Formats: sequence, C-alpha cells, structure tokens
Amino acid sequence: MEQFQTASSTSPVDDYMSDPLLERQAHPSAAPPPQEKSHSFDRLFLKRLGRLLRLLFKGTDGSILKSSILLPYSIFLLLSCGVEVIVWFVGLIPSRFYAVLGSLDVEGYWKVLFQSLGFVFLVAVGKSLQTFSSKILALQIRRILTEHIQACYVKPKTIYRVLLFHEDIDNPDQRITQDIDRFAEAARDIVEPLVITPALIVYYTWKCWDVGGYLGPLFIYSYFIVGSVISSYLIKPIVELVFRKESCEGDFRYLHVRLREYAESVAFSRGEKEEQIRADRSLNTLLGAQRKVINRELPLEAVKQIHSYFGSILSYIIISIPILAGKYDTSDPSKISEIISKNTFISMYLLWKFSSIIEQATKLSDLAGYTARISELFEAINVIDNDLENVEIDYPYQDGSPESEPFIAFDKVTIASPSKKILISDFTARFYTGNHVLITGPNGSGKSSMLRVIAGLWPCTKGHIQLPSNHNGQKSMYFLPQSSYLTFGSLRDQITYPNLASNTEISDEDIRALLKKTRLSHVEDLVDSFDTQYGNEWYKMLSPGEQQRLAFCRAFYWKPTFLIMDEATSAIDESTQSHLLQMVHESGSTMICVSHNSSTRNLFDTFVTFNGNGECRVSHSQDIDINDDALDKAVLRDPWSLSDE
Ligand SMILES: Nc1ncnc2c1ncn2[C@@H]1O[C@H](COP(=O)(O)OP(=O)(O)OP(=O)(O)O)[C@@H](O)[C@H]1O
Repeated sequence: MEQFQTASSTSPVDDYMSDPLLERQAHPSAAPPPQEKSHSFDRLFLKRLGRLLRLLFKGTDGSILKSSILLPYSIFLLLSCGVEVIVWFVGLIPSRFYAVLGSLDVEGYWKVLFQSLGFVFLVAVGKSLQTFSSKILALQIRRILTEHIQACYVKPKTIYRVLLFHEDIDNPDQRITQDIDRFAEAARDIVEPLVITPALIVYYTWKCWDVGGYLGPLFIYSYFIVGSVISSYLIKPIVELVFRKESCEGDFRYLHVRLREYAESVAFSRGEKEEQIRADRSLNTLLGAQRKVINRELPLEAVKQIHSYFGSILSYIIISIPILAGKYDTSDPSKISEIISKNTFISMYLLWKFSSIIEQATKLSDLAGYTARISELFEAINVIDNDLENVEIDYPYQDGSPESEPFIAFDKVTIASPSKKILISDFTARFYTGNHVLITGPNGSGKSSMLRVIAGLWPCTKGHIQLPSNHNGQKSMYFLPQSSYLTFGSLRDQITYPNLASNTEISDEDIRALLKKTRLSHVEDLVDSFDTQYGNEWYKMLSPGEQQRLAFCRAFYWKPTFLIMDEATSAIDESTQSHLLQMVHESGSTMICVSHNSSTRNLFDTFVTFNGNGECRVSHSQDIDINDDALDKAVLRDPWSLSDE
C-alpha cells in the first residue's frame, strides 16, 4: 500500500530543513504558537541564513567542490584580494611623492610617477572586474535559490496547499520572483566586506601599530565598538519594517494583477471607481510602510555619516600623539610629511574598513528581511511535505494485472473544509469502470470537495480511499475543472497538457480529429499553425465555452480510465454538452461528473446526491425511472425525497 503524501526524504526542501529551531517554526503544533512573528536580526536569522548558504554551496553530489557557485565566488574573492593589494600601493602614492619631492630626488620622482600611473590603471581595471564578478555571483545566487525553491514549490499539490492552507505566507510569487533577487543583491554587497575585511583589519592594525604605536589601534577599535553598538540598536526595528514593506509591496502588485485578470468583469459591473479607491488604499499602506523604513533609517544614516567624517580627524589625532611626544624629533620635515601621509592612509583605511562593516548594517537589515521571507516559504513547504494525512489512500493495482478491474472506493470517509465544516460524513461507495456517476446537490454541499479529496488536494478527516493507478501508460484519472487552465504554448501543447507537446507524439491529423470531435474545427483558422506559441492570448481567442471544449480534447487525447469532471460543461451549450458526454461514453472512459444540469442524466448509471448537511446518498439507475421528470426533483433538486418514494 502506498501511503498518500508521505514525507519524502529526497525532497529538495529537506536540504533546507533539518534544524530543530526551524522545525519548531515550521510545525506550529510542535511548539507553543508564537504570539507574533519576529523578523529581526537574531539567532533565527543566523540559522536561516546558514541554511540558505548551505544550499548555495551544496553541489550536485552534496560536496562543496561541485557547487556551481564555488567558481564565481572564488574568482570574486581572488579579485577582491588582488584589488586590496593594489589599493595598498595606491594608498602609499602620496607619501612616496612627499618623500621624493621633499628630498628633490628627480630620478626617484619619475620612477614614482610611472609606478603610480601603473597602480592607478591596475586598480581601475581590478575594481571593474571585481564589480563584474560580484554581479555574476549575484546572478548565480539567484539562479540556485530560485531553481531550488521552484523544485520544492512547483510540484504536485504543493502550490495549491501553500495558497490554501498557509495564509500567513503572503504573496509566495513575490518571494520567488523578487525577494530572492533582492537577497542575492544584498548578499553580493556584503560578502566582500564580511569575508575580506577581517583579514585586512588584521593587516592594517599591525601597520597602524607599527607607525603610530598601540594608541592608534586602541582609538580606532574603541571608536568602532561604540559605532557598532549604536548601529545594532538601530538596525533591529528596521528588519521587521523591511519585512512588512515587502509584504505590502506584494499586496499592491497582486491588486494590479487581479485588476488585469478581471478587467472585463470590473468593466461590466462599472467597478472602476471602487477599484481605484482600493488601489489608492493599498498604495497608501505600502507608502506608509516604506515611509516607516525611511524614518527608521535616518538615525542609522546619521550615525554612519558622523562615524565616517569624525574618523578622518581621528587619524590626525592618532599620529599627533607620537609626533607631539617627540618620537620623530630627529627626522627631517620631508620624512615627517611622509610618515603623516602614510599613517593617515593606514588609519583612514582601517577606519574605513570598520565603517564599511557598520555600513553593511543597513544592507544586513535588508538581508535579514529577505532571508525571513524566503525561509518562511521553505518552512511552509516543509510542513506540507511532512503533512501526513489521517486518511489512507490505496493504489491496490499499482503493479496489478490488466484483468484487475479498476475502481474508486470510499470507506467511511469524512471530509471537512479547511474551516472545519463537515461536508461529507461516513461516506461509503465504490465506483467501477463503466459505471458512470453523476454527483449532484445544492451549492456548497461538498461536491467539488469530494473531487478535491480524490485528487489528493484535500485531506480526509477520517476513512479510507482506494484509487486506481495508471496502467500501461494510460492515465487512471484525468480531471476537468470548471475553469479550464490554458497553458502558455501552442495548440498542440494545449491538447497534450500536462505533457509538453515536444515530449509527446500527436500528428496534425490527430489534432484535427480531436477538434472536430469537440466541434472546435474553426480554432485551426485562429492559429497560424498548430505549433505557433501563444501566451495569455488563448483566453481572448476562445470563449469560456470553447475553453471547456478544448479541455475535452485533452480528455479524448489522454483517454483516462476515469474522467472526473467538476461542472466542466457549465459554459457549453446543451446540444454540444450531450454530444461531448456521449463521446466520452463511447471513448471508454468512465465519467464521474459534478453537474447541475439534468438533461444528460440518461448517460449515467449511479447518482450521488448531497443534501448539504454532511449526508450523501447513492442510488442506481436500475432502481429508479431515469426518464421520470420527477427525477429532476428527486435527484437534482431534492435528492432526499428519493428515499421517501
Ligand atoms: N478554501 C476553502 N476554505 C474554506 N472553506 C472552503 C474552501 N473551499 C470550499 N470551502 C467550503 O466548503 C464547502 C463546500 O464547497 P464545495 O466547493 O465542495 O461546494 P460545491 O458543492 O461544489 O458547490 P457548488 O455547487 O457551488 O460548486 C463550501 O461551504 C465552501 O465554503
């Protein structure tokens, strides 16, 4: 027996999740529910960042050596180190000029001049290459994280469940398309200061001590510690605000996406004014959130600026101490000028390196916000992957013989909506091939929910379900929903969906036959060729009824054992509707059909009727007079009167 939706140990999301702290975040049931979500610069941020970095540096075989980020990262680091070496020589240029000009050394002057031109050229080229390689690195970070998250997110049932069961994960699309990119940019900006700067600080500390004594490093370190304590105090609230701003950004964008999607409905109902008010409201919320970030960044920016400008005076204070103490009394003025210049460069550079760490504070707060948004999505997916259902679903003929008769069986199944409303209680039934089933009942009684459970989209509260498995390449079940999903691609792609046409074989003649069968032959005139690619145009080229008919082409192409339809003919005219159902009947597929339409009832053998109170009954055509007009009332409108007859 195959357990439905078991946790997969090979799931890409497992690469991300394995830490108890993250597990607790991901399984609210395993820990006391947090009062309020925290998105700040804390231990959880470091853990999450660590997970993302591990993902980035994990190669195809799990080793860091096979990681596709290793090469751009190494090139970037090497270039950064090379640039720093050249910067050292560039920084000494003024002091060398002081020395040769002060001692009127003409030969030395020309030598220093040519060397300086060489160093300046090298530093310019090196810095350009460093920026270029850092952009390539950011691109690679985005590619790895996006591919990974797409592998976790765009997989059977996951998108649906994230959207349905994790309302806390606002705008997952924005997290994938935008937040990862911003994370990559922020990471690119801070990787160099955080990785190379410590080594530079050690080197420049030694040089600073050498020139100005121990007081130089002491002053600079104290200065840095005071600056970083103030910065970290100011960063904390910004992380949370960046998170909120991103969330508002997503809501605002989504509002406009919906406007585009429902432009016709809005126009029909003259709802533009109302929509404009909503859009303005959403914009105000977003700008308010953005303003809060800007307000909070002001003191941080002020600290940064004060730190950087005051630092330039500090370098003179540092060198003034040994000079005023008489350490260089015996040196000539040109030597003292050289020492002042050299010390100013060293102290300033050391201070600048420290300041650049403080400057990363703002970027770090952005990084923490983006890390939280990306990680939350990973964690929600992990919950879904580990979400063992209470119901067991069997595929008894997984390896079964062709003689085995496939069926769909419910054994005391109870289904509840996500809001815990019981829709079906203790339902038992068995649908065999050739036994066409019509499911009816009032709106909201649970008809579609039963199909969602068969498709594995919703869990059952209790019970046991048996489903047929695919056999010899034939799909056991194919679902036609009410609103047809038209994929971006060619007409050939539409018909072979969910497979890409390029991975399947379907001739032009087969396509024409399918179009004829579904009374869509005119669609051939709408497209340049069966392989011409179209995007959203499909929804404009075809009316809703034609879209539903195109979905029937798919059903005839796949010839599933069970064709499961959820009001899949609701937009189709009556004559074509009965023609299509008759065709399905003749094609050998067994229909399980949710419908409010009674005109095709003679094509069905079994009637499942919901009463909207969690009760559901099954009757068979041999037990009732199928042509009896009273059946409309009995089966379709008031199914419970049937049992009274
Ligand atoms: N995502 C959801 N969250 C909470 N409740 C839901 C959700 N989807 C459906 N429901 C609830 O489940 C109930 C059954 O919905 P379902 O779609 O199965 O009804 P139905 O019988 O197919 O209705 P209709 O004939 O209108 O299509 C409804 O009351 C609905 O409010």
